[in-house]
Amino acid sequence: MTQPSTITSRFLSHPNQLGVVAVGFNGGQCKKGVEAAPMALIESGLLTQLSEDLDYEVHHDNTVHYYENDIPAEDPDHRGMKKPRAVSAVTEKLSSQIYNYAKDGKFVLTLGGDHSIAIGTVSGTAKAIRERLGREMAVIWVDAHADINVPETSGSGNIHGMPMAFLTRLAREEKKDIFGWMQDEHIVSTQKLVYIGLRDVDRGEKKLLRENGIKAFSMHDIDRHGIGRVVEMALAHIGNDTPIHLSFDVDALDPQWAPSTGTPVRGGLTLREGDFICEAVHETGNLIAMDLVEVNPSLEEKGASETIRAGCSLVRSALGDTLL
Ligand SMILES: NC(=[NH2+])NCCC[C@H](N)C(=O)O
Ligand SMILES: [Mn+2]
Ligand SMILES: [Mn+2]
Repeated sequence: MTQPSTITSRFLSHPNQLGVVAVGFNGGQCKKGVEAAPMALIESGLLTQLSEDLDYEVHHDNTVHYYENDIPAEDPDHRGMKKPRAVSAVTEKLSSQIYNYAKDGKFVLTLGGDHSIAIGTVSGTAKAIRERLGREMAVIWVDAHADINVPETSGSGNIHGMPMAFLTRLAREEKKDIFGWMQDEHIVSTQKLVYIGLRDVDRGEKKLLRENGIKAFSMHDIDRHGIGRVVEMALAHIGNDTPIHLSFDVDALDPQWAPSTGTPVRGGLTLREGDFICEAVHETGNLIAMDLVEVNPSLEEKGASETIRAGCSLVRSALGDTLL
C-alpha cells in the first residue's frame, strides 16, 4: 500500500508535478541495450505507479527520445573520447529539455540511457536552479564508479566514465561541437558533489578526488559506519539549504540485485541500502531531480526483470514511497 508523500519540498513550486524525460541513448559506452531501458521501465508500470499510487501529476511527452536527428554521421575520436560529438549533441538537447521542466519548479525525473546523459540532466537543473533561486545545487552521485575521468585519464575512452569531469570543469573542451556549449551556469562545484557506493575507481580518478577534496563514501565507509550514518554524513556535507540532484547509476547496487547493467561490480549496495539512500534524500525536502541510468535489459536476460524492478523501487523511494 502506498500513499502520497507528506514531505514538503522547499525548492519546488509544484512539488506534485513530475517532468519525465525518457532518454534512449547508449553512445557513452559500447554495449547495445541500455537505450531500451526507459521503455522497459515505463512498460513495467513505473509512471502509472507514480501517478496512481504516489499522486504525482506526470508530465511526459509519451516519447522515448533517441535523438537520431542530432547524431552526426562523422564522429572520429577526439582526445581519446569515443563518439564525442554524438554525446555532446544529445546532452546539449537534453540539457534544454531538463531546464524547461526545472525552470517551472517541477521535479524532473530522467530515465536513461547510459550515464553520459548526466552531462545534460545535471547541467539543465543547475542552470534552472541558478536562475530561479539564485543558488548553487548539489549532486549526490550513487554509483560503483566515480565517472570523473578526464579524457586523458580514461582507459576506455567511454564518455559515461567522464560526465562529472565535464560538469565540474575538471575537463574542458573548447570545440563548439564537443561540449563547447557548456557555460558557467551549467557547472557544479566540486565542493557540492558527494559520492556514495564507490568501489571501482580508476587511478587517475582517485588522484582527482583527492586533489580536489571531493567528498566520497565508498563501500568501505558503508561497511564501517552503516548506510544510515553515511547518508547522514553525505547530507551534512551538502548542508540543509541546498537543492539536490540525485544521479543514481543502477550498478551501485550489487549484481545480485541489478545484474543487467553494462559494468557490474561485485560487493555493492543491497536493494534496501539503495532504497534507503533514496528515501533519506527524499526526506530532506531538498530533492529537485533524479536520474536513473545504466539499466541494460539485454544483458543477463534472466536478471533483466529483477534489475528493472530494482530501478522502479529506487525511483519510487526517491519520490516519497514509504514502507509504512
Ligand atoms: N557509468 C558507468 N557505468 N561508468 C563506468 C566507468 C568505468 C571506467 N571507470 C571508465 O572510465 O570507463
Ligand atoms: Mn557505474
Ligand atoms: Mn555511472
